[in-house]
Amino acid sequence: MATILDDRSVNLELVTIYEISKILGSSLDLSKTLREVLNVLSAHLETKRVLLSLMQDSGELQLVSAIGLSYEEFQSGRYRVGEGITGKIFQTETPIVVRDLAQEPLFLARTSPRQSQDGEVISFVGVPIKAAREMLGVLCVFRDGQSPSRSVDHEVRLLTMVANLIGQTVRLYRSVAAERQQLQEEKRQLSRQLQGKYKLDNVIGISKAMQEVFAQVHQSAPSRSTMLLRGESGTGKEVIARAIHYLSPRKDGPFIKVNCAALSETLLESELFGHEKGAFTGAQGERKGRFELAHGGTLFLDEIGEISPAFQAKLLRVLQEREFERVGGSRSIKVDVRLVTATNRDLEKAVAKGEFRADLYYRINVVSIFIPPLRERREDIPYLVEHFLEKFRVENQRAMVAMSPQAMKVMMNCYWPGNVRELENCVERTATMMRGDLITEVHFSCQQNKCLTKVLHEPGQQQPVVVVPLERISAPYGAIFAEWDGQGQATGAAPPTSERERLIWAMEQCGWVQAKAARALNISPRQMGYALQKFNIEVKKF
Ligand SMILES: Nc1ncnc2c1ncn2[C@@H]1O[C@H](COP(=O)(O)OP(=O)(O)OP(=O)(O)O)[C@@H](O)[C@H]1O
Repeated sequence: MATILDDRSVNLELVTIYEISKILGSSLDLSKTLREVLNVLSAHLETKRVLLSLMQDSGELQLVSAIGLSYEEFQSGRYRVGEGITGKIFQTETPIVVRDLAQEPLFLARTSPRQSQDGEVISFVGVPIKAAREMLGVLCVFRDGQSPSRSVDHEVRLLTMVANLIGQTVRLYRSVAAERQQLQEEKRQLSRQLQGKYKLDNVIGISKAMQEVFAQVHQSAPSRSTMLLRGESGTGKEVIARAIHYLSPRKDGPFIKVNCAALSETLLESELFGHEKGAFTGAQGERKGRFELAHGGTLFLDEIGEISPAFQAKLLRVLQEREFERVGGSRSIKVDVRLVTATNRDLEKAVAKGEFRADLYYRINVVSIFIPPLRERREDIPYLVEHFLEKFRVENQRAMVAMSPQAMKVMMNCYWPGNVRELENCVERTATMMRGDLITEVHFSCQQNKCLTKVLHEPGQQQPVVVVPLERISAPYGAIFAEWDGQGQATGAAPPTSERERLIWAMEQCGWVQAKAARALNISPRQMGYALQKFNIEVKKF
C-alpha cells in the first residue's frame, strides 16, 4: 500500500537520513558510530528507547547498542533466531509493529517492560538490518504512551532506510576488520617463516625480489667492500644503505649521507673533504668534511652518477689512496670509512659515452645490489601501505585509520612511477586530507591528492601493465605515465594537470633535490631553478 507523506514527514526523513549518513562515514569505531546513529534516531523520532542487535559468530543475536536501557537490561539483550520479537524479525526478515506490548505473547520483556511506570501502553516497531541480502541484525524502537505525530507506515519506512544504511556500514566494517586480521595473520606467518633470515628493521619486503635484496644485504653488510646500490628513484636505496650500516661491525660509528646531485662541484668538494681556514671567501674557520665525520662508520654517496668528470678524478684518488687533503690544506688525512654509493643512472651507458670514468666505475662497483621498482613487486604494496598507515596512526594519534579492501586494490594496480616514496606520500596525503577514518577508493582523486599516478587497469581485469619506452612519449615527463586503451595499445602520457603541478610532482619524486628533478623532467638545472621561481614554488628543505 502506497503511503502519502506530508511535507513535514518528508523533511524529517531527509534530515534524519542526512545526519545519519554523515555519522556512518566518519569513524571506524563501530560501537561509537552506532551509538551516535541511535542518538540521532532517538532525538528525531522523539522516543526514549532505541535498540540495535547484531548477529554474532556464536549464532546468537546480541544487543550491541541501545538508548534508554540500564546496564542489566542491556546485558540481557540476547536472542536466538526466532526467539521473541527480535528473533522473529530476524527469522522472517520482515518488520513487525506492535501497538500494545502488554497484549503481545511473542514479547519476552527482557530489555523493556510491557507497560510504562505510569501504566501507559508501550508500542514497538522493529525492522531487519540487511546488506546484500544477508541478514545482519534488527533495529527497533519503543514508544511509551502517546502515539507519534507520524503514521506507523512512515516510521517503518524511515527505520528501514536507516537499517539499510547501518547494514552497509556494518558489512564494510566487518570486511575491513577481516582484511586487517588476515593481513596481520599473514604478517605473523611471514615473520615466523623469516625468523632470523632475511629481515631488515623498518624495511618492508616480502616479495621474492626483495627477499633476494635482503639476502644480498645480509651477506655483504659485514664486509668492508664498497657498494653500489642501483634502482629507480624512491625504490629504497637509502633505507638499504642504512640497513647495510646497521648490520655491519661499524653500526656504532656514524652514518653520513651526501647527495652529490644537490651540490655544485665546489660545494661538494668542501662538503666531502672539508676546508682549512681562509681556503676561500667566507671560510672563516677550518671545517671537517663528511669523509672525516664518517670516520669509523659509513659514508653514503647518493646520486654518484651525477658528479662532474673533474670531481670523479678527485674521488677516484681518495678511493685509491684512502687519503685526501682538505680544501686549501696540504696535510694528508687518512680515514677509515666504508663507502656505499647509489645511483638511478645507467652507469654502463654513461661509461660507454665517456661521461663516467671507467676506473671510478670499477672502484665503486665492487658489490652491487639492484632494488627493483615497486610495480615489479606488487605483493609488497599491502605491507608497505600498512607500514605507512601505522606510522601515520602513531604520529597523528589516529588509531582507527584504515584502508578499505577496494582502495587497497586500487593501490595494488597503480603504476607508481615514483616507487615507494610516491606510495608513502600518497598514503600520508590521503589519510591527512580525508575526514573520516576509512580510506576508500574515492579518496584517491588524483587531482585532489596531487597524486598523479594512473591506475593502469581496473582491479580484477587481467590486462597487462604497459611500460611505454621513453622515446615514444613526446612530453618531457610523459614517459612515466602510460595507459592501456583496452585495444592492446599503450596510449601516450596521461596529461598531468598543470605545469606547476608537474614541477611539484617531479620535486616530490626526487626528494626536493632540484638537480634530480631537472633530470627527471629532461631540463637543465638552470631551467629548473627558473621554472620554480616563475611558479613561485618554495623548495622544501630536509
Ligand atoms: N622497503 C621499504 N620499506 C619501508 N619504507 C621504504 C622502503 N623503501 C622505501 N621506503 C621509504 O620510501 C622513501 C624513499 O626511499 P629512499 O629515500 O630510500 O629511496 P631512494 O631509492 O634512495 O630514492 P632516491 O633515488 O630518490 O634518493 C623513504 O621515506 C623510505 O623510508
